[in-house]
Amino acid sequence: MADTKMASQLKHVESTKAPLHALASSGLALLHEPNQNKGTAFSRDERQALGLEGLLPHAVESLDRQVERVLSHLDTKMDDLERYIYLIGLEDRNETVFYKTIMSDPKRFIPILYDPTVADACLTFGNLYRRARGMYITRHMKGRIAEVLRNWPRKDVRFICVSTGGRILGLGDIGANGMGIPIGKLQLYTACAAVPPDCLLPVLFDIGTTNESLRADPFYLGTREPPLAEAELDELTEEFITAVQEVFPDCCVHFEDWKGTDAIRMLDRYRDRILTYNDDIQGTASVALAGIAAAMNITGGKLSEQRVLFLGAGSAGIGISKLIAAEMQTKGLTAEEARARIALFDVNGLVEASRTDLTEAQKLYAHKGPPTKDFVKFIKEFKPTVLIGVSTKAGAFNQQVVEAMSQLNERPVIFALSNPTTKAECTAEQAYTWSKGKALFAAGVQFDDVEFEGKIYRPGQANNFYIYPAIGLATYVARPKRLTDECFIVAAHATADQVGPALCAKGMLYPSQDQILETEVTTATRIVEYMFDAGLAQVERPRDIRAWIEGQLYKPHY
Ligand SMILES: NC(=O)C1=CN([C@@H]2O[C@H](COP(=O)(O)OP(=O)(O)OC[C@H]3O[C@@H](n4cnc5c(N)ncnc54)[C@H](O)[C@@H]3O)[C@@H](O)[C@H]2O)C=CC1
Ligand SMILES: CC(=O)C(=O)O
Ligand SMILES: [Mg+2]
Repeated sequence: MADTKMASQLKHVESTKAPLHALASSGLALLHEPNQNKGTAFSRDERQALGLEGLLPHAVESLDRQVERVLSHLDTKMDDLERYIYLIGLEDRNETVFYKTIMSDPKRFIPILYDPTVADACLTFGNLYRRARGMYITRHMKGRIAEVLRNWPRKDVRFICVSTGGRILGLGDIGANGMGIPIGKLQLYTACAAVPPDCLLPVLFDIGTTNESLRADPFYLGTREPPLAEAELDELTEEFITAVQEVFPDCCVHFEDWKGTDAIRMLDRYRDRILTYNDDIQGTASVALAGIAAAMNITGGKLSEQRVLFLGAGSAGIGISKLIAAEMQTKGLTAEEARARIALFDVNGLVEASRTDLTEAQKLYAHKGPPTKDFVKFIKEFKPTVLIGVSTKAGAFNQQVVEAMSQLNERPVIFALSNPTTKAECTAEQAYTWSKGKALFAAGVQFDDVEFEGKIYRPGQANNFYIYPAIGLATYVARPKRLTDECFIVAAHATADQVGPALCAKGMLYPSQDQILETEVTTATRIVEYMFDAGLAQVERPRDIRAWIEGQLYKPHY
């Protein structure tokens, strides 16, 4: 009886709603279309022509005035997570104002939309969820993934950033909460490299999660199942990749934050078959190589003479090792000589030949020496010149580690790449203090400048956002068949070459973030030149590549 009453009430509510087709053609619908909405910037003529009269306050404002209002709203927020929530809401309302705001001050907004604030946004994704963005693919769509992808309203999708949520930053497996990462990564394609936003599609490949507390969380929005077994995951991924090829034939698949072993396996499987890359493997490798190359410009050392020690031997550690070894080979070392200059530790100690738990990718870098878990002792034996943390182990570069590096090297290169801030292997302050100012330091996040004994030290941010937006822009314009490791080596050198003498003199290893668009367009230009030279590009080579790229950049204006 109660059910019947409720049904008749619902029917009444429905019957008072405007029919959907009427809404779709009304001016009000336009105000809810973020990529068409101008809000208070609609002119009087537009308001009349589009049925907007009376739906907006009287004032007609400029885009700049709208941005000023956003900035004043942001000033009232308590913290960066509140600012993140506000900005995502703004993107839902008016994409132009959103990008105009972000691109007006990238140095300020990158840490809010992306690392480290995006980590907090992911951890609370189910709680702060407001509105759908991107697509969710689950095992329940098996056999129908192409049909599901056709629900996306835009046809010319050029980039999908896809994550399983299996390893989000250094936070581990957070399943569907990881959606903040594909969203944030793609926002930076536009914010840092002016790739048009309407060709970008964030995808959460919801395969389940090992995270039992999330599965028990009433606000969790993903499938509440353990992750698919490897064979089933591979099968579902194969269907997804095939469906993407069918529905969005010009699309590049950007893999991001999958569990490390899945990441390496998928890249090996698809890199020669489709247009794809893995940012954690290749983008991270490129940004690390860029930082080392910039450090060599400061020390006068040669990359081929470095010895590189990693803490962490997962997708990032293996990816960086591979690119450094490839670069050393271009300087005359054999593959074996190059790999001998690299050593990795993981959660079980030194990656060495007698271990039975190594993956094929790790075996290539297995050290010849005896097993050990003593990191500091190994530093003294191996004598690394470069130390890279990709372990998710906060504080692992303790005072003993930094001091050991500083005793061995006049300018030890120390990169604490694990994200977010709470996972960094050491802080900038620790690196400079314990090394007595000798360290050439960078981290995955931007640490503040450090004053030590009256001198200011400026830490770098070794984060793949210096690379992947430029790779995206190059791919957007040149439509390459494939993305090769060489593209990422070119990107690394292009980035390092933009750290001029003035920045080197301050010990800086990366270009300034104030000019990130200029930086990434310069990097993209070098990548595109390489794509044409290597026969990867599939469009006609223009006479002036830089001008041609600039002509295709997204500009946030009405
Ligand atoms: N700055 C940047 O641009 C990037 C940073 N990263 C960061 O690197 C970290 C690792 O990422 P992936 O390699 O993709 O993850 P992964 O899960 O593939 O590998 C993690 C590695 O760390 C090792 N490890 C875990 N605990 C350890 C401990 N206590 N001591 C020593 N080793 C330990 C594991 O054995 C494994 O080899 C994450 O925090 C991620 O945020 C990753 C990509 C880009
Ligand atoms: C930056 C990034 O891609 C990561 O930490 O996974
Ligand atoms: Mg990542």
